Amino acid sequence: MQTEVTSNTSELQASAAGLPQLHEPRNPGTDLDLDRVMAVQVNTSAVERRCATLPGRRSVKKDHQAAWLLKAVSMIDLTTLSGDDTEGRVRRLCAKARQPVAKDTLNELGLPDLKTGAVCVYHDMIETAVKALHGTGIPVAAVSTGFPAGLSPVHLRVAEIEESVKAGAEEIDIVISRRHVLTQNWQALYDEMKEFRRACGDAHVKAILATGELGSLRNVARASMICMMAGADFIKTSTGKESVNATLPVSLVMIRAIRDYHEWTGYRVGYKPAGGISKAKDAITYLALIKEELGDRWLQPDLFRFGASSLLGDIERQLEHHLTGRYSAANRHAIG
Ligand SMILES: O=C[C@H](O)COP(=O)(O)O
Repeated sequence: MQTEVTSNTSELQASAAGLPQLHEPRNPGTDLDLDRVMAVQVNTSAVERRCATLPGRRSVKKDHQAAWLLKAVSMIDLTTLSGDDTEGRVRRLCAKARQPVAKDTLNELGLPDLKTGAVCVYHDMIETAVKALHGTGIPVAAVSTGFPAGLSPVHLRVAEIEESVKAGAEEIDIVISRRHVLTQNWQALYDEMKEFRRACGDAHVKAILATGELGSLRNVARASMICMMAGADFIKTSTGKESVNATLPVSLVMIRAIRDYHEWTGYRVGYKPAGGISKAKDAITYLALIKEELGDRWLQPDLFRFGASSLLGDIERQLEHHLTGRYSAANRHAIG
């Protein structure tokens, strides 16, 4: 059965425009509670069943769909993470982050203003991005710690975070050492994450789990819990460079870990699915999952982001289609 996701369109439009600005108290982390970590179990077939029904069960149509898509835009970490990134490409990406949807489209949809959640780049591009976003309030997120493998010497990974913060990054996406999870060395994972959080200072830290390389959903759940105990502000699925990146089952497991952590400590940790999310309809499925599992409070840029390099282009096409009944060519919506 198809169920309409009921949401107040004008409320969603207001929040897509960045209003209200909500700021959560930062998760300070907890001591390492290994009993709690080891108690985490995942029923893989139940997770898969729940996720298989999700895309077909929810349908968001017409104005509601447009409002959800605008909201999704406000929560995109607009990303370029390529070996051939240039200052020019990053400046174009930043221009897109400031004006992600054409002005006339926005006007017709009744939104005065819209911007993306952040721009996400490699360390080398931070300065360029910071300059290009000056005065917009859009934060620069940097992938640090030897992204994407995270296998450079620990002191260099820590130094990279410190350099990224110094260069103006307000958000740092770190990658965890997958081997700590695969060898069940939870103490080492906790210590590493805690050190990364310390090095970030006031910059918010997103812990990339690289879930496609963690071997099992139970490992994903346990690693999520450890990173939150060590003070992660966000947990993020993937670098975008693994062979399997964000999926719905992994997302369900991670957001249930976030829910458990919130019930236990009272702190809300954010969620960022990343890698391979390029279709507007998939974005809506993710938002529906968040709404059902965590509630509306998480549907704000301070608690939810999409890590995506090409999702915005498809959302723009869908919004144009909503207004004109016609699909434009994908090349009209180039990002970088
Ligand atoms: O963190 C963001 C990801 O690297 C973006 O992945 P994507 O290029 O598949 O959208």
